[in-house]
Amino acid sequence: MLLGAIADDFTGASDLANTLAKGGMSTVQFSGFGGTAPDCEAGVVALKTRSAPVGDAVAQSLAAARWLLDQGCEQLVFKYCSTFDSTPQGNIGPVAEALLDLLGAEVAVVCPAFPGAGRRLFMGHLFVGDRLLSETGMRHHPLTPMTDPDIRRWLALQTAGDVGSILLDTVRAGPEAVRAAFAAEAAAGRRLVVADAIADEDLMTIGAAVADHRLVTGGSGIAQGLPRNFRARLGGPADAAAVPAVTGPGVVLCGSCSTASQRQVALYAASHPALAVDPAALMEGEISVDGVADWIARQGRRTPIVYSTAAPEAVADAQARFGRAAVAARFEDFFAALARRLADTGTRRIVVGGGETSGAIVEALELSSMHVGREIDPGVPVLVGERDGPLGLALKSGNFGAEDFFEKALRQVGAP
Ligand SMILES: Nc1ncnc2c1ncn2[C@@H]1O[C@H](COP(=O)(O)OP(=O)(O)OP(=O)(O)O)[C@@H](O)[C@H]1O
Ligand SMILES: O=C(O)[C@@H](O)C(=O)CO
Repeated sequence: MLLGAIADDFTGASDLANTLAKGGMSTVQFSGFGGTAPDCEAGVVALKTRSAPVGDAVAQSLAAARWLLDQGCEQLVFKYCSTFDSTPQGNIGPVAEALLDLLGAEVAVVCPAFPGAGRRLFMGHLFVGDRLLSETGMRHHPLTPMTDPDIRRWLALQTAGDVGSILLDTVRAGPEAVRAAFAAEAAAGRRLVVADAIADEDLMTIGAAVADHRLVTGGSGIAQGLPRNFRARLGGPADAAAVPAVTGPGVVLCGSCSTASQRQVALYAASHPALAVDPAALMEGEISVDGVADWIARQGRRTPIVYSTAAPEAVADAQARFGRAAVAARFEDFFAALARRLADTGTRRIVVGGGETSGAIVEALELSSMHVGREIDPGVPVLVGERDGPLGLALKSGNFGAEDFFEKALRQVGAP
């Protein structure tokens, strides 16, 4: 394994794995680590640390980093969200500083930009589409409200050291200029350096400039320029289609309430059997995994969807009534147990909406590693794990995917 990555959530991990696989690296996604990894050129460890207490996030990230180094990795990537989801306490700054210390590294880039998904960094400020980050729905995120679009200022709240900056003019001057700028920031004692990028070509320039850095941090975009640094040692173009073939019944499980998921659920439900899980019914024990599994079995080959996706007012209502953490945990447990039951009774294709929901499901399925296949929509690849034969998954980050994502994902994950 040449390149090792630590992602702070599960859909983020598959977003990054997708970028590395597209760049020609044979890539495996791990949920958990230990022992010797299967043969691959890039390994991505999925953690669930985005909103964990700072100390836990640091400890888990360091443990994952040590394991990746033991597998022979020469460079580590710390992947966080392209909307820089974090609080004034962390977890991006503390994890990045702890990884720098572990690696004995002088400097690392900080770049959440992902132009393909509309996330651009200009003058240290993060935009989503044509809006500053703090003027989007991210301002009201339930766990990590992003109220300041200046990533340098926001990160400085989280770090012990000062934060550096490389602006677009320097990036456009090419890799040599960027290398010199990193060296100048490091010499001034600024170890975390926020770099502007508004287009894929900027990410390629930064990727070339950080070829000899031990640590790289960012959204999945920052990984676009990394595979080519290893080109001479790669085994040839990885054939993403070479993941094991998957055949069998499918299901869509959506626990994401994002705007994109709402549209995707509505479109899919218009032409497939659909079951909305009501929070009150779930909390009061009127809905059971057995009951829903029976309902799914009765749909035959019509590939149903089960979802908790609801409008913001309905989510707020359920949270006020039962408590935010309690509802979230109950839904995650429900989807996890349902996925496990379905996989045990023949389902082979599972398409999931939502990062937390995906984490709960993959853990319940005990898939310690998954091969990364072709991209379904930007940032979402086909994944194939092993559980009594090949089991195909797609883990969709809340805001990712075209409106017809679920239908398309089921088709690409495998055959009925
Ligand atoms: N109807 C609902 N009411 C309250 N909470 C819900 C409801 N449906 C789902 N949830 C909870 O909301 C959370 C949704 O998070 P999840 O990460 O799965 O989706 P997301 O935030 O849209 O995706 P991402 O993290 O990839 O952006 C989960 O913890 C889920 O259990
Ligand atoms: O970077 C992103 O936007 C995604 O990979 C993600 O992390 C969403 O949870």
